[in-house]
Amino acid sequence: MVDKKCKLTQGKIFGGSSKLNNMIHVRGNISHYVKWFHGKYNEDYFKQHLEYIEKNIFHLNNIQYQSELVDAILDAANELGYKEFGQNFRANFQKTKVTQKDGKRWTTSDKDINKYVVTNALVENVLITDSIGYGVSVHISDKIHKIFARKGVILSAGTLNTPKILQLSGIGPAELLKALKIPVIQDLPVGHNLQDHIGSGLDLILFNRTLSINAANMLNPLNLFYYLQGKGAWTTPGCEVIGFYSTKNSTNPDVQVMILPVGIASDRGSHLRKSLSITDEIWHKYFTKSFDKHTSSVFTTILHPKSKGTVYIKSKNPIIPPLVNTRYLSEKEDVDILIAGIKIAVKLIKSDSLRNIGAQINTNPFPGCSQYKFFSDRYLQCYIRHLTLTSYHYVGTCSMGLPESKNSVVDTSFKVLNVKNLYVVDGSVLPTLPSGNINAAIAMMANIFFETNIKRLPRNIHSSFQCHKYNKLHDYLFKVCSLD
Ligand SMILES: Cc1cc2nc3c(=O)[nH]c(=O)nc-3n(C[C@H](O)[C@H](O)[C@H](O)COP(=O)(O)OP(=O)(O)OC[C@H]3O[C@@H](n4cnc5c(N)ncnc54)[C@H](O)[C@@H]3O)c2cc1C
Repeated sequence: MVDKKCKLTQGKIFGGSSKLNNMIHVRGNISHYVKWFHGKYNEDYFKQHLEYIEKNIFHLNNIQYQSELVDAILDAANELGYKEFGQNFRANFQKTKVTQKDGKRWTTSDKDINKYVVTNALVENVLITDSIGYGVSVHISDKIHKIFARKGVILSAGTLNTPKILQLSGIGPAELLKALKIPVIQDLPVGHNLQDHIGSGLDLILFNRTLSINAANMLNPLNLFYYLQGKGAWTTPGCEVIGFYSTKNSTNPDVQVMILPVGIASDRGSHLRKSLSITDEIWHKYFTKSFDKHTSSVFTTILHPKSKGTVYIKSKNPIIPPLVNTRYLSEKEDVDILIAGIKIAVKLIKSDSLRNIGAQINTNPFPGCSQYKFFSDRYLQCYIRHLTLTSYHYVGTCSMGLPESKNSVVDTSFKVLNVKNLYVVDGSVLPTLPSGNINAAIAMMANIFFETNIKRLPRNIHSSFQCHKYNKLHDYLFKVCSLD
């Protein structure tokens, strides 16, 4: 990666990261959710919430447009003994289910509800007195405003930014806050326990011909016509099949693969290379070697990594982003699982079903690893340490847990420990990663929070909401305060 840094993308938009994600919907292993709440709710409770969001908040659909890779991969999985799944989470493969309505992205913020939204606003910190949260300080158009809460403050700035806001408010590791001369309100492990689904295996499949989903096809303006009808290549989520398997012959998968029909080399470096921050050296010595082929990826991710990172503010200035130290692959066990995971992915690529559609394994040696026997453990370890990327599934920095645990930031009601009227509801409260793409789990958590904390509030709570007065031009340009 350029400067040895991963780009940790987030949606800076109303609707957050689900407005730019790949729309892949996975329920994951429900038993993990029971553990997050320490048995407060049973599996049926979570299934009901998942069913509710699937029917009423997301619009779940099968992918509308697929390449030849889909059936071949499903057949290959069958060859290897994996079946398609039913309701229960176990090792298996299936076509990707997506959060789309009529072939177009559909997410939580698209639901028609009354919204009071201030955009172009940066929340700087929570207003707290006597350990009671009573509002937020917000930067809007070069002015700082205080917005007061009638009942409580709910932070939902995501796994990388909620810890930043809490730390700027005096809630975080005392040592960090003292070093920055921020008065400590609560000494809590805010910003610890960062976890992410990371993976490898980009451009591992090569074809001598192009597939029906390819970079050139994406540029065809005729796609607009199909897209308006909810069809065609523009409806693709970028991932056509997902699969789960165990590298340890267990019934609990520890690896997820995402089958991406368009490889990184396919757009000749115009977009994907930059968005993944691939260095010039790796680009020229590895990816450009496949320019005469069509490339696809079996992106192999580890479901429950042991490596944990941190998110710490570097300064008292709220405009400065926090320092994220992901510590990816710092635990050897994670590397071992990825090695075993990629070996199974290679078996898929070498299956008869894939061979029949002309797939071959990419045998270009990875720069810096060519001294090792190709696809030996040493080679794969080297490859993984050079080419492992985020799948943007960050969680854990304000972990939910029991108040007595030293790892908890919020309790099982989403309330920040020892602070009244302050709640966190976003990916940061997930104490561990779900077994699969995480958006469904986060939406489910938000729905549980709504059921348990918001629904009971009196209906007229918003009636006295006041927009700050801004000049008309600014209102028009920035939609500072929009009321339905
Ligand atoms: C590129 C990408 C692809 C992904 N693909 C998938 C997928 O296919 N399937 C899946 O299940 N998951 C996917 N994910 C993950 C999933 O979409 C996110 O984990 C999830 O949307 C995070 O929700 P959140 O509420 O925790 O945070 P976010 O959705 O990131 O929301 C945080 C919001 O807070 C705002 N904010 C942050 N700081 C401040 C501040 N100081 N003041 C005011 N506002 C602030 C942000 O602008 C944003 O709107 C993907 C993520 C990315 C980035």
